[in-house]
Amino acid sequence: MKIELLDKLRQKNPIAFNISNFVTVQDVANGINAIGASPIMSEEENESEAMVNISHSVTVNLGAFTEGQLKQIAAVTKFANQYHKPIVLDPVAVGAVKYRLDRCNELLDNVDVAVIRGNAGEIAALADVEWQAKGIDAGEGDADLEAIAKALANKRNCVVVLSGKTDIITNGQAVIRVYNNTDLFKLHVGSGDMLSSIIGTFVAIEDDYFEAAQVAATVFATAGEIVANQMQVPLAGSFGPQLIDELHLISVADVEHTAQFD
Ligand SMILES: Nc1ncnc2c1ncn2[C@@H]1O[C@H](COP(=O)(O)OP(=O)(O)OP(=O)(O)O)[C@@H](O)[C@H]1O
Ligand SMILES: Cc1ncsc1CCO
Ligand SMILES: [Mg+2]
Repeated sequence: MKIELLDKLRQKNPIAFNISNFVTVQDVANGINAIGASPIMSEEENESEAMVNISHSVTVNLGAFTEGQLKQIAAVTKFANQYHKPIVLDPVAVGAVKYRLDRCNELLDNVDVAVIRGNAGEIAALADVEWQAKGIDAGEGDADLEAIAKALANKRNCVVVLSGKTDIITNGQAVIRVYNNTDLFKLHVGSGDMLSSIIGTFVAIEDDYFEAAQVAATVFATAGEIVANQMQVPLAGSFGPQLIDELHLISVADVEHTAQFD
């Protein structure tokens, strides 16, 4: 794995355009900034082309969209394909709300995305596999997670990151697993949104999106583990800010020393 992409990211400081959600937008912006990219957010359809033009990648988070934003998302993603800017898609709660699943599938029918990052419930829904999602959370199911992730990657011709205790990353053929050694991520709403946006920063500087997604997931998992190891008592409220601090501090050597993947 090319962990040294972390240094390249900081050198290039790419502009990462995010259509975010109102719940976690600040953590997402600060996470992007901390790791070494430059976040920009917009909800205005009229500036879609200009925003895509100045950006190096586009991350679309479907966490809390309105009908008006669907038009903006359609415009932004069309321009992103036209100007060859990679798109990362976060299909929040598509496993729990059919309206979301339908809108998300319409989007995927119309644009090419580089990476889809979701939890098991979201990836299962997009792959048409039976699963009991629970709101924004993964929920329960007994389908084979690697098989679901591969099926979606092949269906949509993209890289899929299925996050969970073990992150499963696939281009439809090869699979890489990243092991998370802290469950504090689950106590922080928006960990998943942050991960998707961090993937957005790496696809901005690396054309091999499979490699970019692996490095992003590995750096993120390691940052969380370092924070968990430093906390005397595991606390949900302070995990988020410390995670942002660690995304700022973390080095290639830290990741190489701590990360677990195969
Ligand atoms: N059971 C778990 N143990 C350890 N880490 C986990 C676990 N589940 C998820 N994670 C990690 O938490 C982060 C968020 O992944 P998750 O699958 O919870 O996304 P999500 O459901 O979209 O989250 P959110 O809704 O909070 O944005 C990822 O970095 C993932 O690796
Ligand atoms: C809680 C919540 N509701 C819609 S989006 C969001 C943040 C996690 O994506
Ligand atoms: Mg999510």
